[in-house]
Amino acid sequence: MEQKKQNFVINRIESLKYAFIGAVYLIKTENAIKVHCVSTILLSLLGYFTNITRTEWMLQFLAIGLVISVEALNTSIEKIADFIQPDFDKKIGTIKDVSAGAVLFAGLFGAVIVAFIYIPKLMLFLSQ
Ligand SMILES: Nc1ncnc2c1ncn2[C@@H]1O[C@H](COP(=O)(O)OP(=O)(O)OP(=O)(O)O)[C@@H](O)[C@H]1O
Repeated sequence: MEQKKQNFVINRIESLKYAFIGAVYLIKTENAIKVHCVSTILLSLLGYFTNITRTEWMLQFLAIGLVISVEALNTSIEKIADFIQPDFDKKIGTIKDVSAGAVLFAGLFGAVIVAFIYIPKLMLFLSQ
C-alpha cells in the first residue's frame, strides 16, 4: 500500500515534469504563445499601475490562462493533424479551422473581460 502511494506521488511528479517540458517547448517554438506571454507581461504591468482589484486580477489571470491553454491545445491538434495527414485534406482543414475557432472564442471573451476591467478606468482618466 505504501509502495503504491509512493508510486502515485512519483508518477504525479513525472507527469508534472513532462507537462513542464511541453510548456517550455510551446514557449520556444510557437509564435502565438510568445505573443500571449508578452501580452501577459503587459497586462500584468497595466494591472499593477492602474491598481486593479483582487477580483479584477483573478478575472484577468483566468482570461489569460484560458487563452493560453486553448492556444496550446490548438497547437497540439494541429500537430496531430499534420502527423496523420501531411497532405491537403478537406477534413483536416475543417478540424484545424474548428480548433482555431476555439482560440478565437477564448480570445474574444478574454478581450471582453479585459475591456470590462480597463474601459471604465480609461473613461475616468479621460474625464479628468
Ligand atoms: N493538411 C491540410 N489540409 C487542408 N487544409 C489545411 C491543411 N493544413 C492547413 N490547412 C488550412 O490552413 C489553415 C492554417 O493551418 P496551419 O496548420 O498553418 O495553422 P496556423 O493557424 O497557421 O498555425 P501556426 O501559425 O500555429 O503554425 C487551417 O486552419 C486550414 O484551413
